[in-house]
Amino acid sequence: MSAYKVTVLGGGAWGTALALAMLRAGHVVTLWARNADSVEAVANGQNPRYLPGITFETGIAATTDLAKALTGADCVLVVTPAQALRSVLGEVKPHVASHVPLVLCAKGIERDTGTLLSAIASELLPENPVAALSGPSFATDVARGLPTAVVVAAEDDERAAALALRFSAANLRCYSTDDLIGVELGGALKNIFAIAAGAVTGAGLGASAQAALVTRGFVELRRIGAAFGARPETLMGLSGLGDLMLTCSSAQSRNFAYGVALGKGEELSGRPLAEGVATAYIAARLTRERGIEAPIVEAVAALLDKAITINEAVAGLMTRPLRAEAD
Ligand SMILES: NC(=O)C1=CN([C@@H]2O[C@H](COP(=O)(O)OP(=O)(O)OC[C@H]3O[C@@H](n4cnc5c(N)ncnc54)[C@H](O)[C@@H]3O)[C@@H](O)[C@H]2O)C=CC1
Ligand SMILES: O=C(CO)COP(=O)(O)O
Repeated sequence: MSAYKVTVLGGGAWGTALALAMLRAGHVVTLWARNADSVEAVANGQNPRYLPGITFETGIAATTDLAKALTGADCVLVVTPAQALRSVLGEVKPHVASHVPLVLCAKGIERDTGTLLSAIASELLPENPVAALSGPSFATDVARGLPTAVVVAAEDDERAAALALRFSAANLRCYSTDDLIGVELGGALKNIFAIAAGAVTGAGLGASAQAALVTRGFVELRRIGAAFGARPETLMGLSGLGDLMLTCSSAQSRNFAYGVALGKGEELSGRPLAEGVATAYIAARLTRERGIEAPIVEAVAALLDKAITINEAVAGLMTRPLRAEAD
């Protein structure tokens, strides 16, 4: 069998970690990054800007030349931030063959339009099969070769299963599903609740508040997911509950850390990427437009907008009309 060629787009933390995971799964891996320093560093077994302190094996062919990176690719993992997806795919389009699957690995929703990432890919490259990879997986853990499990989603379940088989390795267990929307929504929305959980910690509201917030956040995640056609079992799985648990409980999460700074009233500009900021804004708009009850999403969006204080957010959530838990 000829070698399977995987091209990874994005030289940040997750792009580098996934390139390593693909290398460890036995594939021929090319990583494209726009930054020449990152390319040189990755080729030498480091990415000090995005994965500081981690040294890894060499073997990834890294380049700043997008056309070269995409030549002969059997599969493309797109690992740039969600808000950059449209422009990155626009650049990719002339260089990628139409049968090549695009595996979307970012977690977000387009801020200006509310479009899911898979819909952006289908709009720009309608011939290419689209998949998503998501689940509880800090880049640093995966780069270090620590074990985790994720899910690969595609509308065609055989394609999802085939990709999951390709991507799995000793320390990366890939499940599969045909619920692409469910996987995308879980991954995007959990970041909003991670910001909320971080804010609760930052404001010193206690472990009980934290658990209550995350639980009610999960109710919201399922409510929003259901309205968009996600299957409940997907939201209960790795890309929903699994990733929610991870990012709402660890300071390693950039979204959680952003929330901590928010809760402490610290300066927020110049922090590492926190996808939940853009997602909170658009999710609040979408839920409002569709009449979906999402008070935590609303509160996070208002906090980020500086329209309310953390105390007002808490008071707003605590004084909502009482109701049955299952409603
Ligand atoms: N870091 C992590 O643990 C995980 C991250 N993700 C998701 O992966 C996505 C990427 O995150 P990270 O790699 O962690 O972010 P990062 O901030 O570490 O790296 C982002 C990379 O994308 C590049 N980039 C930004 N805009 C670009 C553009 N327009 N064109 C080309 N390259 C561009 C940057 O130069 C950088 O190399 C996010 O959606 C994130 O939610 C998913 C799972 C784990
Ligand atoms: O999605 C992640 C882990 O699964 C990474 O979360 P952060 O982007 O909050 O660091």
